[in-house]
Amino acid sequence: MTTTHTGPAIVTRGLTRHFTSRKQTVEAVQGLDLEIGQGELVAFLGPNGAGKSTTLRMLTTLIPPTSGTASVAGHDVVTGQRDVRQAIGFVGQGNGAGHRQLGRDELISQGRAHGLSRADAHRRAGELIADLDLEAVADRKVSSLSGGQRRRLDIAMGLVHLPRVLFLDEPSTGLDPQNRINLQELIQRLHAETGSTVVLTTHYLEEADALAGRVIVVDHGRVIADDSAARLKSGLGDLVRLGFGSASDAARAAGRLSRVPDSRVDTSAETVDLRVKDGSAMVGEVLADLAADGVPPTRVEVARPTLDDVFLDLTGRSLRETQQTPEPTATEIESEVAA
Ligand SMILES: Nc1ncnc2c1ncn2[C@@H]1O[C@H](COP(=O)(O)OP(=O)(O)OP(=O)(O)O)[C@@H](O)[C@H]1O
Repeated sequence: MTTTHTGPAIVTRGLTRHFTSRKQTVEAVQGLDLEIGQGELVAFLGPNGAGKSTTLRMLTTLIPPTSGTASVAGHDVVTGQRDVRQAIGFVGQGNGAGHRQLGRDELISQGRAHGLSRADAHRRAGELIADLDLEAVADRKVSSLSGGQRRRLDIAMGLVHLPRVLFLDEPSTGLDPQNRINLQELIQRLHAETGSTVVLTTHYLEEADALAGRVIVVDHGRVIADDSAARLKSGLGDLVRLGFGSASDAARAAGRLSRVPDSRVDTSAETVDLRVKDGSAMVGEVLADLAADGVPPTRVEVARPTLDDVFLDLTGRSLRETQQTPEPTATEIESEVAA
């Protein structure tokens, strides 16, 4: 791996991409300002149509920005397209490997295409086949592999030339839960072993939470949060959900709870949600106060915040709900090949 570039792995300034679809302009990515350091493992999280793939496609030089700039491994994605491509690995949503080839041959060809010598390409293919647990299937035709095996082969294809920056677009989509977990472990291990910068997109909250040191939440083409999953969640605070016998009791309790310092109270019918920094520590005091005021709750739950709660707080929508209503696929597709 060449390590001449010492600055951030990725820098974007005002990165913007519009599409024209049925004479309407779709503002897929709107003025992204990002800095991603070398060796970070970052997840782009957001609902369908948020602009995750479009961002990745610009960073991997597949489409040019409408305006703004981006550099990857020190090279501009427009003026240094060739250098960017040398420095990165990209695993897109489809399968990259040719279906009638043998998996091992695909890997060797990919290595050769990236300038490895024949011997190095063979050695590297062998290493990846072992690392990605593909030994049993590497000498079979790609078309005969299962979805999970194919995804692992795709990842091997993205890694064959030891990229400094690896982009994975929804790597676990279409995999069953077990394969998804296997793949997550694999990404973590590869990241730890190679020290490459890894940027992945995902719909899966659990995946972003489990994998990434940093979570960038995007919606409508903009960054709406950028932090570690732990800090995003702790910033929101725990949820103490209290149920009451009637809406009037809930309203009285909400009045009392609005005096709890550094808290937020939301009432809905017979339920009051109290957001506080440390729910478990607070709940005893809260229950005692409510009992003293004659409105003891009939039900109490304390929950740690999830990333979905963070998303709901930021956007007013649940990321889970937004997954039920995917964006319609663009019908008029612009040319995706950078000029
Ligand atoms: N080639 C295109 N032509 C027209 N519109 C497009 C094109 N590609 C993407 N879009 C639109 O740009 C917006 C962002 O799409 P993008 O694929 O980046 O979102 P995403 O966050 O990756 O979504 P998903 O999770 O569904 O993959 C959407 O409204 C999409 O319909």
